[in-house]
Amino acid sequence: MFGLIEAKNIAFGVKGKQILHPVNFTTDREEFIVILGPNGAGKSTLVKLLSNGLKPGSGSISYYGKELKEWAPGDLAKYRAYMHQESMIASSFTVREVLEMARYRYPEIKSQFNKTVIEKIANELNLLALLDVEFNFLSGGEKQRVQFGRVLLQLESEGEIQPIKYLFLDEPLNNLDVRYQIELLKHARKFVDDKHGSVIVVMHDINLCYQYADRVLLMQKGKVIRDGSVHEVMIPELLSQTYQIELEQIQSFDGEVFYRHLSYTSNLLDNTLIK
Ligand SMILES: Nc1ncnc2c1ncn2[C@@H]1O[C@H](COP(=O)(O)OP(=O)(O)OP(=O)(O)O)[C@@H](O)[C@H]1O
Repeated sequence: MFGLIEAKNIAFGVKGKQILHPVNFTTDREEFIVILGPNGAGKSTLVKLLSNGLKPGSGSISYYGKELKEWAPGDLAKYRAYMHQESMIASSFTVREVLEMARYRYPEIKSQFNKTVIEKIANELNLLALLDVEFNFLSGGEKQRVQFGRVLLQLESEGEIQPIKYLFLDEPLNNLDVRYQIELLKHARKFVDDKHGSVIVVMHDINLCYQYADRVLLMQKGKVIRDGSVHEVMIPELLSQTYQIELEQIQSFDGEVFYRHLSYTSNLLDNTLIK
């Protein structure tokens, strides 16, 4: 069976600097995938390449067996949405207009279905009171919630049978307070559990990653150094080496697992675990 997203040997460089070394990536089911790794590891670059925000220097990417370059942008927009780190909108649109723009690819833009889904998502993300406010006047966290609503809305469509869709989120927890961090992750988890599709998210919080991920891609220096379940990837020694900080995994009496920092280390750990 072919992967629903299949990336073969994708690599990216700028002016002779290799930013992403060749990566193979396949996903063929609904899964919550976290891309984890230190600053500058290449996480955003990988997400941009996989979501068609950036063209690979070499290698190829296909969705549902069809190469990305063969997709019409309007069609692709219905199957994958990308929430990037920067939250700027050039003109003075209201929140409602920003959300309506997410429905641009659906010809029935002013239809009852569009109105219903906008109200539903705005309600679920606690945005109803902000609908008539200008987007650029919102706080950082409010903007993040609107942007999350925008990508969810981009993928909403009518019909009983839906293909697996892809939600790419680059550091969506930035600026969110703890309540909204959890709410966003629960929403994203529900997107996967309700079989709408897969979430591929860049995030830095290793404890939240452990709680929510089905699969983790651990990156370092432009390479994916481990790809597997949380149990296969989130090994304290491997994380400690990757981040150059000593981390230990604690299991509470009721079985809850979390990571904590022991003490700062730079060259204390050997590198034998990194494959
Ligand atoms: N267009 C570009 N030109 C030059 N260097 C770039 C470009 N894009 C990315 N880089 C560099 O490539 C490296 C990887 O960047 P990337 O944004 O993918 O990292 P990241 O893992 O997402 O980092 P962070 O956790 O800090 O957001 C960084 O050193 C960055 O400066």
